[in-house]
Amino acid sequence: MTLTPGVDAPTWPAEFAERYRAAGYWRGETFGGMLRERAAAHPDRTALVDPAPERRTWTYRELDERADRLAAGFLARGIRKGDRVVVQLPNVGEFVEVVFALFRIGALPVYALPAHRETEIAHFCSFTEAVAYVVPDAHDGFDHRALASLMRERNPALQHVFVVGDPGEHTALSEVPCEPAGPFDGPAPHELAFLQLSGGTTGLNKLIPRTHDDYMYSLRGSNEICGVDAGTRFLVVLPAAHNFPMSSPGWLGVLYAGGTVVLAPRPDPATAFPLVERERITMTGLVPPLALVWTDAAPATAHDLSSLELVLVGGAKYSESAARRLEPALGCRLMQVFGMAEGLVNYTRLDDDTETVVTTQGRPISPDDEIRIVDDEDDDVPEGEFGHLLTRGPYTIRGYWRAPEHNARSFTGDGFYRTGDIVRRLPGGHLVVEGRAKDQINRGGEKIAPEEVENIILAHPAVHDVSVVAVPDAYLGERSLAYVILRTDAEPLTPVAVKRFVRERGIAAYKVPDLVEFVDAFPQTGVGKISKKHLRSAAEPS
Ligand SMILES: O=C(O)c1cccc(O)c1O
Repeated sequence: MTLTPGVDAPTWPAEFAERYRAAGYWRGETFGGMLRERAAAHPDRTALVDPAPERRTWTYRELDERADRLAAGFLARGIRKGDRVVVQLPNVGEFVEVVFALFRIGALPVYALPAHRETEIAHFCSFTEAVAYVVPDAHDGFDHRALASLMRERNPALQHVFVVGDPGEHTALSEVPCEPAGPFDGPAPHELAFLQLSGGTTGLNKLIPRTHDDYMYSLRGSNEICGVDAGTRFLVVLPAAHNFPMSSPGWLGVLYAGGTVVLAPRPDPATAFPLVERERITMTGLVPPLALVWTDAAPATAHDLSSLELVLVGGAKYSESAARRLEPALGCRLMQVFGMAEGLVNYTRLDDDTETVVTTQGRPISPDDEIRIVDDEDDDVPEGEFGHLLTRGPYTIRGYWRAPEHNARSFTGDGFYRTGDIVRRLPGGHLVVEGRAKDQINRGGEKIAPEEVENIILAHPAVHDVSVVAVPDAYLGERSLAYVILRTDAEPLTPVAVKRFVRERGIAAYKVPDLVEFVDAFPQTGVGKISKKHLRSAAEPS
């Protein structure tokens, strides 16, 4: 199995790769090597804190040794460079240990979210031909071991299930580590480090192949912009597998800088505020709905939040009025971040004035992030006008993993990624996100592909047709609404029955439609396609 990005996915043409190396963006680092160097430079500094249920800490030396021993154990069990391993862990220290062990041998973590269920996990296991699946025993009332057993039955390639906690019929992760036999034959910096998940617009998630070189640059650039250094104490509030808390600047950025990462088991103020106080947290990242909850809860809290210096907010639309309230309520700086797991990340800057921070979504990390804003014909719009955002650069992928047809649609011939976002650019280079052209719902930062949910509802025998659309929501930004046309001969269904049907199919709970409405017909576009835009505007609150 090869790790070379050009084989399973398009990669940067040689002249771009040379340019990015010459400019010092790609420096030939790998994640395995990075942790090794940090452990040598400052072995006794605290790298990681997992505060629950009992506080556990890892120094850089301990994390490095743990990664070595786990890597040796994975190798002893036959996991090899290039193999894919689906990692579905909540915010626990083992998540960080496992991914560094995989980085070290060059096996590729496939980052599943804790909320994913049978539909998503089955896709990740079969599509990536994963050889192993790492799960908690149970989380949020769901037994992951039972799902893992089902995945093993269905996927002959899936040979190992490693469980954090009580393993049941599987292998306890704690049984895996062993003494390394020698140095690891790890990946090269230009090779793939992991597969990240796309938000998706068409059915199942596409997988995003990121290399050590390119992702490391996005960390370094993010650290510089956010002021991350060895003194940073970063609270991981969102699920650690999301690209935002992982890399913008995220727990990987903070480890790169030699700071301390603290994992919050839950994102609510009742959990997070005591952690901010006790762990003297200086920085965190939130999605807009959480930023609202924190902003509302902060003024009345008994906890001392004064260590907080910077809160990043991104992942979905953040209203200007909510943004204005954050700094006074939390007593720290706000930074907006508009990013995507495919690459491009924009930040407002620490020296931007308040107006810029609350009204824009920032500007790109890199001077070599190429931005085009185009009309429907791919022609550049006049400066300052709205259009489709296309981008190309030193940490933006040139194609999804094993998806040539999708790639032909999602990338231009000269390698620009079609983000699907509608933006305009201000004179200083900051972008304002105006909306979205792609068929996707952004439910408080969780991205939903309507087609995936539609396909599930269509499987109901009483359903003739369905269209799932976004509707505005004051708290989440958007919620999902399923318009359902029933068969004329079918017994009437209730909205609750539709939602239960979707849930029972085994899908992440955030994808279950928030609302279900029964209609006789959909609005049509000129070409006879369902007009999503029309359905969306029909659902605007009047
Ligand atoms: O995917 C995202 O929404 C996102 C948001 C902020 C920062 C990122 O890196 C992201 O990937």
